[in-house]
Amino acid sequence: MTTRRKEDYQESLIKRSLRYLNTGFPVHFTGPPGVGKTTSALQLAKKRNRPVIFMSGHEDLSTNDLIGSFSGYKRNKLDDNYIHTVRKVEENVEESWKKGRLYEAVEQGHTVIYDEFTRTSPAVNNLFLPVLEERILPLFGTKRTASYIDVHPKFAMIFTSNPLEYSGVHPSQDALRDRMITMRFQLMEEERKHQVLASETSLKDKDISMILSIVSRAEEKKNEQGGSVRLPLMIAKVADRYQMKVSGDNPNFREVCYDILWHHEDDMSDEEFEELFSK
Ligand SMILES: Nc1ncnc2c1ncn2[C@@H]1O[C@H](COP(=O)(O)OP(=O)(O)OP(=O)(O)O)[C@@H](O)[C@H]1O
Repeated sequence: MTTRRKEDYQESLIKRSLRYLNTGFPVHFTGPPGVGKTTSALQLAKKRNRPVIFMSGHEDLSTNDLIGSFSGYKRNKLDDNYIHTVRKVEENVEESWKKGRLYEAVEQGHTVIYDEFTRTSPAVNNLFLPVLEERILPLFGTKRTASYIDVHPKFAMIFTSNPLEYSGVHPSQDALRDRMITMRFQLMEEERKHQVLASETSLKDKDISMILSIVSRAEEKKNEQGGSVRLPLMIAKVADRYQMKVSGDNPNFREVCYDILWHHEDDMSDEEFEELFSK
């Protein structure tokens, strides 16, 4: 495949996803870490020209965080002494309610990115079932008079997740998955990584190729699955920012590679690290 066609692939994925969102279906980007799911979700959300809310899934996320919660009392006191012989004091105490992030988004038709949603417990994520299917947000357990609010017609959701084999992930409920259109992201190929590094830095093509080759050799030595653009992008950004010569002869550049690629004793021996720079 040529570089141009791969660029189209990314654009096409966003274009297709935008169609689904605009028709009222949530989309779900899933795939290994560092392949551009969150970045694509943000690009997609911006295309809708609606306010964007970003939420991250985590173990402690609760329905209160999403719907809202009772946050204490609000006291209003009116002391009317307009006619000095007459004094009227009126006092009102009411419960104050803080809207959750999902409540506001649903009410005002925002675009929600729910990043790494499978890190949240399935019991909490069940709240999204009626939001996505019946287009209502139930307000259970909130002491509100209404039992639900309607979902704004412009409300849209983009989910992202890492598949099950990555740690800290709950198996996502089938019922929820059934309501989303899932787009699978593959490991990033070298050509695609090259494009990302070229778009994010002003490094020359040959320098980018060298960085990519160093990182892929390191991944091989560490028996790691390649395909994430994170590490090469870090190296490229530092080299670009400090105008470093991208070469094994440059001690500054080698240090950057060492800091970014060598994590612990078992990663690589000193000799193996040297081999990363061999021609
Ligand atoms: N198309 C792109 N253009 C510019 N930068 C990108 C692009 N895709 C990814 N990146 C950069 O690569 C890094 C990883 O991307 P991102 O966080 O989107 O991956 P991810 O698949 O969501 O990873 P994770 O599952 O670990 O959250 C980020 O620093 C991001 O800015």
